[in-house]
Amino acid sequence: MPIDVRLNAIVDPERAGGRPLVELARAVVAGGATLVQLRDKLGSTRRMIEEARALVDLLAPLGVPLVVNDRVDVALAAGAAGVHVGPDDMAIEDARALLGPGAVIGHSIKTLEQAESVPLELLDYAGVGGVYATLSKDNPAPPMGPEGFAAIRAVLRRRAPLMPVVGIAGIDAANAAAVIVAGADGVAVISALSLAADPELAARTVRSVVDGVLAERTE
Ligand SMILES: Cc1ncc(COP(=O)(O)OP(=O)(O)O)c(N)n1
Ligand SMILES: Cc1nc(C(=O)O)sc1CCOP(=O)(O)O
Ligand SMILES: [Mg+2]
Repeated sequence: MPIDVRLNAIVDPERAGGRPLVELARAVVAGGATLVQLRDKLGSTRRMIEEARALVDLLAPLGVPLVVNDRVDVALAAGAAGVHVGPDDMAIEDARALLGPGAVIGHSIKTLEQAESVPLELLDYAGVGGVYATLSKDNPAPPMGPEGFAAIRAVLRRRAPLMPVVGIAGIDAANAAAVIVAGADGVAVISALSLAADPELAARTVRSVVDGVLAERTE
């Protein structure tokens, strides 16, 4: 069964407003997050494993998968469901060989060329972006907008009709609908959830926007 990507909450200590990641994850899952990603670009390996273990302890009983950004070793050490790797990270083939067939592997796709060439048969989902401007990533690519997202989505749908695809970058309750209309199966979000005054309410609001558009989808 395809992984549920309707609301992919990414928790990142640099974009958590000082909140403990476990508390943040608890809140966004209560609000409807279906997949959580741990993204920690600055922490030591040991800190990242501790964060991942604490998140697995929270999320596994709730049936919500945790994927670890970039770090296959951390995912393995912590017993996470899998990883999210981008074009500069470990190759998808290597990650699959290390993690095995049951792991969740997500990959970032930023261009039409990548959409045509990535080994989609080894993936569980793709994150396509940046859709809008973001403050959560260093040196982000220029925003592609919903139109650019739709063009990449079409290639992915032709090559892997059942593989779920999320949009990422600058997505919030006000613009999430346009991303789903453009063909996304869900959205990946950092700041609109983690930096919200009430992350649970923010997650519930984004999730209800996503669900509302998906309910209208006919194919
Ligand atoms: C769901 C999702 N999509 C895309 C990304 C970006 O991954 P990457 O390009 O490797 O950039 P970093 O997150 O590692 O800075 C993602 N993390 N999640
Ligand atoms: C991790 C990441 N990857 C991106 C990409 O464009 O590939 S944008 C991004 C950060 C998204 O955070 P926010 O929801 O706060 O904009
Ligand atoms: Mg990466």
